[in-house]
Amino acid sequence: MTYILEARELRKEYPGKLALRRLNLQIAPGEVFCLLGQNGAGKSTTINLFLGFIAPTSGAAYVNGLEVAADPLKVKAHLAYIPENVMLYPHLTGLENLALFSSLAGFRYSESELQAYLDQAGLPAEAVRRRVGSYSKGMRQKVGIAIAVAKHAKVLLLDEPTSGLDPKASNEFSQLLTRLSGQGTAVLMATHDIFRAKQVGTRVGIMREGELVDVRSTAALNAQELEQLYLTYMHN
Ligand SMILES: Nc1ncnc2c1ncn2[C@@H]1O[C@H](COP(=O)(O)OP(=O)(O)OP(=O)(O)O)[C@@H](O)[C@H]1O
Repeated sequence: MTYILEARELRKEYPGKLALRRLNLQIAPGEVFCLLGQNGAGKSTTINLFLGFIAPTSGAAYVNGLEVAADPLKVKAHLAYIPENVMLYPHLTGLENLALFSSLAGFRYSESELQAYLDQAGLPAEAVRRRVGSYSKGMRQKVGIAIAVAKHAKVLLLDEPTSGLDPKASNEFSQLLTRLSGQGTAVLMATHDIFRAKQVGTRVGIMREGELVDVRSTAALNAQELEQLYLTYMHN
């Protein structure tokens, strides 16, 4: 089995704070792995280690077999990152942002191709040529997805991507993820939304105090059982 994401004995310490104790994790292409856990459990730390935003204290993170800390540029080409607030250039339109980020990743597209990516990501046609500064949060998320698809990212790293989205936007976002995972994209997503985790996740991992304390297949649990499991860990 080839894994697209792998953590081996991954550990991150800050002065006086152990953020991630010892993570071992393998994620295959097409999997949607959701990380659940209270504030400070280590979810963002995990994602940031895969992104190479922070260096591990020990152990290693691998993307497509490449060690993140050793090969950061090659690794970046495989990844797309969507945080809670997607960072775009506010003075450029959605189309211009997509053109810019695609070209930085080495892809040049015609205007109609760019438009098609935005359309597939669900951005309303009226917004395509509007400056991003006037977009809603959900619209920025959609541009983020379009950028991920246009740069042919093998992996999406998502940090609370649906937090603050209305239920419709959140549902559309989930559908996009399901479609992308169906095409083989792997997703690692930190979320507080147990319902969405059950809906889009293939597996969920529960983190507590820097440790992955349980991993379950979502097929084996309904949303209520997942919530119960989560609460059990949080209260013990
Ligand atoms: N730069 C830093 N310096 C010191 N401690 C840090 C730093 N970054 C994170 N931490 C600590 O590491 C722990 C894990 O943080 P992390 O951001 O990974 O949690 P999280 O599970 O993503 O939480 P949330 O749900 O609030 O986003 C926390 O105790 C946090 O305070």
